[in-house]
Amino acid sequence: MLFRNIEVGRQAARLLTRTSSRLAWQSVTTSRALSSIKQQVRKVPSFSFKTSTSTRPFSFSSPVLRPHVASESNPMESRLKTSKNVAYWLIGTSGLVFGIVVLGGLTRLTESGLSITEWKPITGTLPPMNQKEWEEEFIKYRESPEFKLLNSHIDLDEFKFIFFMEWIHRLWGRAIGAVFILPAVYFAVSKKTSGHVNKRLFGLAGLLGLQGFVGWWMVKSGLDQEQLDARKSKPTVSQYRLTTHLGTAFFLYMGMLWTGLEILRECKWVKNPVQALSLFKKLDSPAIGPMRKISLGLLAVSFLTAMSGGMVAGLDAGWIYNTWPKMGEQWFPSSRELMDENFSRREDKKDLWWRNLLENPVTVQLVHRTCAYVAFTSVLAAHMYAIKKKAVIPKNAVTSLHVMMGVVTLQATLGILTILYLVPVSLASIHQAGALALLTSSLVFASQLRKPRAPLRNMIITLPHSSKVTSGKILSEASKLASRPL
Ligand code: HEM
Repeated sequence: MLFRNIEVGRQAARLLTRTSSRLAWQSVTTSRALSSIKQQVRKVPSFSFKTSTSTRPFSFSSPVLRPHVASESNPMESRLKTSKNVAYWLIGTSGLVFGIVVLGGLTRLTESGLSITEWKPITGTLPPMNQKEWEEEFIKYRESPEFKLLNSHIDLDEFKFIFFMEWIHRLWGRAIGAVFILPAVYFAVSKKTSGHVNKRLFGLAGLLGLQGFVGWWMVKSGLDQEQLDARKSKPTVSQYRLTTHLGTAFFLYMGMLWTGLEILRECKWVKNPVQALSLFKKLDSPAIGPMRKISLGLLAVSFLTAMSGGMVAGLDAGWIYNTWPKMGEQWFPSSRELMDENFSRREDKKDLWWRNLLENPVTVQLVHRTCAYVAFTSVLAAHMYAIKKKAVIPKNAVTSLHVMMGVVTLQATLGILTILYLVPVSLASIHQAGALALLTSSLVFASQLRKPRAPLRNMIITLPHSSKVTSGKILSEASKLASRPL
């Protein structure tokens, strides 16, 4: 490395000497420039060669003094680095997933989700186009348990509203499929993505396909009379399937956002390796270890709280106990109510606990309240801890935690208002969006504390980025000298 630095200096010195002699300004300028070079060369950090990339021999034909173009300058870098456009596209697509989750909530809250009784991935793209087709669609709906038991009063115009809600939801899902798959193929084929990102895109594509299936699997649970009888339920979808659908959507959202943020971070590091190395030093410090674990814990708690909220929504458990902080007259419902034997399906009652925890609306609401209190307290504690440890945590991560504190407070307040006002569509829908906002802030916070991937770190350390910055400065100094009037 020392040799490399000396060579960089020598090469730059030669260049400067040539420039300055051409300008007939040798004595003063050269000594000034050379002292600047000496300073610059001293500034180049001396790294040890740890990886296979380090064996790349350094030569004068190396791109050290050339402007930095990833693909041209270094094949290793182009293999590891992904284009920034991929990050923007992934973050934009995660925004579409955010939108469809909110729309899905609205579809459920307006009780529109069971209006389309078939799943036709291709032909279902178009809605009924004329009166005859609308009549046919309405006949199919009239056969469904939801119409027979709950909606027998609705006419064709009312049917059109619930149909459109569900149709837009499904169309949006198809649009996300197209907006994701087509560019993913383009980016992968045109080598704008690293192998690491390609694997992620492949996984996300699988998750997207799975999301479609889970959506239909969920809808089917509300259309099939046998399943409704087995659950002793009115015509609504199973809370398990609704929560699975919500969970896979959240995973998809988090996967896209996480990958997009990771690419942006890595692009920033490649562009400014000196800054990256000082950040790596901070991230490597053992003092930040506990905060990193806490950030993952907060992500898990936010996700679990959201899933328990999905169970509340699936069972319409927000309608029971519309008081806060107490549940009715008491702080907790009675144990008889919480562990109701009617929910057990086995003679030996061995399923009493888990059935009540997942199927009894009273218990499910208490579970969600408890998860929310745990989430709020954990964020508060982490926030206080971060303020104490401010010096060792990157500045942007501290800002994210401030944001997270604000979001969790807002989200808990929205949940309480949803309960107090008997689950109005507007509040319940904003509460659902708030869950995604909380997840976003915890994900951003956790991603900011992640250590860099080993291959990327090694590339940044071992390839001539640092000297590139130095030599870039030398070059700019040389060109400044050259442009000075005699
Ligand atoms: C940190 C906190 C919280 C998170 C992350 C969260 C998350 C969620 C989520 C994801 C849903 C499902 C929405 C849907 O699928 O439509 C939900 C529903 C619900 N949450 Fe929360 N929640 C939180 C706090 C609270 C609190 C403190 C309460 C009340 C004390 C509450 C009451 C409700 C109710 C009543 C529903 C059902 C609304 C519906 O039927 O659409 N939540 N929550």
